[in-house]
This record gives sequence, structure tokens and C-alpha cells, in this order.
Amino acid sequence: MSDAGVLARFGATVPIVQAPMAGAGGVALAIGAIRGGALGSLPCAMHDRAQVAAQAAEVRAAVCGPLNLNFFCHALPDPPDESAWHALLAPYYEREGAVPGAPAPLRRPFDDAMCAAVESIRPDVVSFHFGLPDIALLDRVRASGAAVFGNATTVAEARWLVERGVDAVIAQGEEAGGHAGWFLDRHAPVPLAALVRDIVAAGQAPVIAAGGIVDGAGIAEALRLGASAAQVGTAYLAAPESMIAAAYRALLGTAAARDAAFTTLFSGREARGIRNRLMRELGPIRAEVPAFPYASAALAPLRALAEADGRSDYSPLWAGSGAARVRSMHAEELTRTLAAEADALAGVTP
Ligand SMILES: Cc1cc2nc3c(=O)[nH]c(=O)nc-3n(C[C@H](O)[C@H](O)[C@H](O)COP(=O)(O)O)c2cc1C
Repeated sequence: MSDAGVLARFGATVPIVQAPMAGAGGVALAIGAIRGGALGSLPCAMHDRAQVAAQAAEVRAAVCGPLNLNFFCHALPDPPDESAWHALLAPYYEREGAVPGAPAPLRRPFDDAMCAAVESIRPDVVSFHFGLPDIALLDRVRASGAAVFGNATTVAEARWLVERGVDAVIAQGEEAGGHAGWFLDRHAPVPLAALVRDIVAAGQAPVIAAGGIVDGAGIAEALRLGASAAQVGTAYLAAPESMIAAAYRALLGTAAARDAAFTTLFSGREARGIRNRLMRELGPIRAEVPAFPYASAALAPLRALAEADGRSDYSPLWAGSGAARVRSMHAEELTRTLAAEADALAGVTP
């Protein structure tokens, strides 16, 4: 069995981080991945403190193994003028017979209340997307005993994270599903292999490769490039423990999942997803879309109506470049399968 690299110190037995996936992953997925030997993750960006505490307690009650809590660190601008966005969506409201709903909970950046949750839960790892919190909060996270992982999309971001003392850098390549986590400069997307090689060459912190990895060959390749582990997201979406809608699930593992693009429509920030009706009709990037994270609220009523009808016309279908190749297995079995496949290839030169 290949060793768990940087994850071994937390008790993981395979070099896999089950990626945090807000809105798609949760307690059941984390439990299955931990049972398989991975570092399990709970996405916390869309929850409040009580929900985070309850979910962490559920995982701990079910399984003994390493747990990561994941948070966003985006800047939260003042609420923008959404009139152009509402005007763009008006024909869809009319077509669906939708009415504006109650404001949906916003994705909130990591703050004092979430830090207090971390202090009481004492997870093994806290991972951050879109940068890091301010130094006072970061110090409190570290004092809780948690290791800190940060997400980088360029070598410059990796260096920035290392200067602030992260224990590992998640190298997020352009192949990754979900939000591109850039936080310094918006830049041309960097393919995973080049990103891992360059961050490893900078030699400052263990690297965890993320993006397009859906089988053991992908993990073995990342390790060969010098990564210490792989963070796997889209492959876990196909597990029955994920919480995605049926129409989304039906696309995974099919050729249709190859038709993907970066889009700002669903949140206000670029994220990689399978093309659906809204992306086709409006185009994936529009000037009318309000800043992250405000865009999603106006879509919520449309999304709810369509999903109730088995349609994903207005839903984000976040997926990485391996989405057409995923296999549907329980999270524990998937974790063991990925590790065994990677093991079988370890040391084999392509
Ligand atoms: C549905 C979905 C939701 C995601 N949500 C988060 C999140 O809440 N926090 C985060 O750090 N990354 C998130 N990501 C990115 C993953 O952590 C990871 O980088 C990515 O899934 C790796 O690429 P892959 O999907 O090709 O395996 C998400 C990815 C997906 C597919």
C-alpha cells in the first residue's frame, strides 16, 4: 500500500483527500471516505456554526479517523445592484411561473463564529478556499491543534500560502470541478501537471494535487510529479452518499459530462460545470451577473421549480474534467479502489 504522504500524520492510510464540496458533499460522504482510509472533508461554507458542529459530531460518532473542515475566505462586497441580473432572468421567471423567494443563505467567509466552532470541534485539518483568513483567526485555528491547508491556483499563490505557514498546499489545476479558487490575480487557468511540478519545484510545502483525478492512474501520476496526495471531488459525486439531484447524477459517467465550461452564472465567480440550459442560452459569462456570492439568490426559485420537475436547467452542475469517466461506487469502496489502483501503478514508469 502506498503511504498516505502528508496525510499519514492525521491517521489517513491512503494518499487521498475526499474533496469538500459545498451543496454536494456532507456527513455520509465524509464517513465513507474516512472508512476507506482517506482524509474526510465537511464543506462548511454554506452552513452556520450549529450545523457545522452537528455534522462534525455525526461524523465523529460514526467513525474514528481524520476530519477536515473546509471554509471560504472570499471578500464579501456590499450587496450589489441586481436589477440587470433580474431583468435578464425575467423571461425565465415568466416561463416557469416563478416568484422571487425569501433570500437564500449567502456563502459567508470564515469569521469569528466559525473559528469558535473550529476551536470546539478540534478537527485534524482546516482547509481554506480563496485565500486565508486574517492572521488573528489563523493563529486561533492553529492553536486549536488543526493543521492548515490552503488552495493555490498558481505558484505565486502557493508561495503566499507558504509564507503564512500552511502545512500543505492544495494545487488546484484548471481540470478541477467547482470554483476556481484564485485569490491573488485573476489569471489564465493552469493545467494540474504544470502546477504541481512548479509548486513542487519551489519545494516549500507538501503538495496535494486537485483536478480531474477520478482513478488510481490519476493519483499515481500526481504522486509521480511530486505531489504528496490527491484531492478528489467529482469522482465522489457519483457515490450514492453525495447529495446531488437525480438529473445531475444521471449525467456523470456519460459522454454528456464532457460538455463543460467555466461559468459565472450561478454564483458570480468562475466555476467549472457541465453545460445546462441556462449556460447554453445566456452564455457562460455575462456582465449582468452580480458579484460573488450574490448571483445565486435570484436563481434559487427557478432552480427549485426545475429540480422538483427533474430538470437541471438552472442548477450548477459543477464537475471536473474526469466527469465522463467516474464510476458509481459507495464512498468507502471508491476510496479503497482508487488507492489500490494507484498502488498497482506505483513505481511503474509510463
Ligand atoms: C460540486 C463541487 C463542489 C465544490 N465545493 C468546494 C468547496 O465547498 N470548497 C472547496 O474548497 N472546494 C470545493 N470544490 C473543489 C474541490 O475541493 C476540488 O478542488 C475539486 O473537486 C477537484 O477536482 P475534481 O472535481 O476534478 O476532482 C468543489 C468541487 C465540486 C465538484
